[in-house]
Amino acid sequence: MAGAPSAERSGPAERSGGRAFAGPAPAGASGDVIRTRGLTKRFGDRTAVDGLDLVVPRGSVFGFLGPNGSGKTTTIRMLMGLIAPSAGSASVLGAPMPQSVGAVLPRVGALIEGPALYGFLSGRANLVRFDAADPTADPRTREQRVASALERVGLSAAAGRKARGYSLGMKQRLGLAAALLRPRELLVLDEPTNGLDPQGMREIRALVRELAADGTTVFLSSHLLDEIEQVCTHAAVMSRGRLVVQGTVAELAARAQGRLVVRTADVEEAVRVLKEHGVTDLRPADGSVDGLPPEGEDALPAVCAALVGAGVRVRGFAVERGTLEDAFVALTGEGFDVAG
Ligand SMILES: Nc1ncnc2c1ncn2[C@@H]1O[C@H](COP(=O)(O)OP(=O)(O)OP(=O)(O)O)[C@@H](O)[C@H]1O
Repeated sequence: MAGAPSAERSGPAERSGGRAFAGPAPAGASGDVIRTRGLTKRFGDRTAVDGLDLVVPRGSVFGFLGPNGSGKTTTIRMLMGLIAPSAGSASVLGAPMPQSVGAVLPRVGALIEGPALYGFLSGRANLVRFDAADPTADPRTREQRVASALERVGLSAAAGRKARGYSLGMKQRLGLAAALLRPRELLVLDEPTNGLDPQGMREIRALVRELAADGTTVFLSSHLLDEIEQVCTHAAVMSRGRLVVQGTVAELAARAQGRLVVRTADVEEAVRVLKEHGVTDLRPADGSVDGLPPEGEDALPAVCAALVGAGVRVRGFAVERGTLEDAFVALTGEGFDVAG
């Protein structure tokens, strides 16, 4: 559902345990759009969200990243005032939630669990329905609002077609259009590209970038690391209900140690020399080998010289930038379970 997010959540899989990695959120400027302190949600004896300190700066595209079941949706539901926390506090647009739901939600566009659309109605008629459900929306300017929301998400040409004939990507865009019927300071999107084909994903990501360029803060959850790297300025990483780390995407990726990649036809000999010179986690492949380089400024030239000295025909020698995935693995000691 767009605009007013749905409260229902189905079929959760059991997860438990967890480790703390993140310190308390830094004292932030008043411009933070979302801020939580020790936010916790327990379902019976299961802790879905555990002491979350989250800070989402105004103007950011904030990626809320974590494997399935790590607590992202539960957090979003608390932020939107759909469920009350068991402990801790949350503020959205400067007001406490859930106490300020009535004042805050009109300023927030939300797309949670996919939009609730009537398939037998056209895209345009669906938006008219959403708009009419908003008691503050002036009926005299409805047509204009709907047209500009359709335009915004690139659905003007398809607006007259029945929604059931829309691709998933088009349905998501229509949901976003519904969330954009009025100006929003914050957009909250729960897994907005889930289930979409690559084209649909590209469409939604492009739209998110455009909205952000216009000054809307976008908070989006995802279990896809590359999605976060592609569209987000900031990210927080969740694992088993706890915040592992948060910061700018560049900072997070910088925490990951880059890998040394040696391109050569003499892989076997290269592995031997690299091992001797402190390169660890070696992964030989066809025509190359990579591994974690030893620390220290002088280490790399020495490794290179040793390879050449041993007669290894070095075609390439480079340290590749660490990715968010490397950072996640380094921080949690776990693989990033994309499939959930
Ligand atoms: N209503 C509920 N009752 C009981 N347990 C729940 C409920 N909602 C969520 N959980 C549990 O809380 C934990 C976190 O679930 P949540 O849906 O927030 O994770 P998620 O990161 O959003 O995962 P997904 O990507 O699968 O939606 C899971 O262990 C889940 O089983």
